Amino acid sequence: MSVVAMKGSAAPAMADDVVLSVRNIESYYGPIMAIRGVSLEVRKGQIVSLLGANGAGKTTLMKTISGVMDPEKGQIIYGGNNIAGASPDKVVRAGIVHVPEGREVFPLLTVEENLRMGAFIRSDNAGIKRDEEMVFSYFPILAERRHQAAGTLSGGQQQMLAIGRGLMAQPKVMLLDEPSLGLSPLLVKEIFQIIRRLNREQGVTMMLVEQNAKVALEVADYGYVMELGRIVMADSAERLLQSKDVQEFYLGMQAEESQRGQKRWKQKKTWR
Ligand SMILES: Nc1ncnc2c1ncn2[C@@H]1O[C@H](COP(=O)(O)OP(=O)(O)OP(=O)(O)O)[C@@H](O)[C@H]1O
Repeated sequence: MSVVAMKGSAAPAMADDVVLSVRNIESYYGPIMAIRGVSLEVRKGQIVSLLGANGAGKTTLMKTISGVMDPEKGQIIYGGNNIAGASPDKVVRAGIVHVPEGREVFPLLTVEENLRMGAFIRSDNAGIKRDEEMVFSYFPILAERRHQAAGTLSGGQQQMLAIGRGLMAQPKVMLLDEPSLGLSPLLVKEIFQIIRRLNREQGVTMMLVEQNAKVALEVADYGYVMELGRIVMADSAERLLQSKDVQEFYLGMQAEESQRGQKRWKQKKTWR
């Protein structure tokens, strides 16, 4: 693994099981401050979900971690180094892979060629072949379509391919941006079951951005809620699922007692 010591001071000490530590990050689009001093931690072997409404800054935070965007301030501590501002390929070589929102598979390349692109940092052909079969074992439909152009796959299959392509880089940490976007409920369930299995069986630590809070928290160990570029809640996934604020905002419901003393649910509009 290449060393990715970046700008800023030496990495401060952190707990042994913290694999990724984001500290006081600020990111901008020109004059627009999209990330306003975000700090969070991802522990080894965990699935961490990042929730928040449209425009909260989730994708921007992921892009900042993966090196697609440079933060203006703050540190991203990974593997004992501050990788804030590192180039995306250095971040991948260090073991963090970003599966972007919208999948972004190479439409004219075949499934197999897309997977090979994911292994661009590797030269161990036998290992690449083995990992390709590993990906096919998790996503058998991709094995059936290995010679098909990725652009002809369904949305769900493209999502599987994007995850599979990410796995080909042998990541220690995977950043998954909205894996459920545009998929049917059944497919969402299937994808999340596979995400869980990859986490458990392949030991990949996962950080995932999701609009679908229920699914995301059910699969996660820990969760953060973002609003307007800041973290506004952080807790175990179990406690977040039970949190009234999360239920009201994300499930769009508000509990109230009916006249007969039974709990009913009604629509509520805003977070606050
Ligand atoms: N390319 C861009 N140029 C300028 N502003 C942007 C750009 N991309 C995002 N923003 C702004 O940055 C803020 C954070 O956007 P971001 O996409 O990170 O939010 P998000 O939580 O991922 O939302 P979504 O779920 O809609 O993807 C928003 O105010 C958004 O309008």
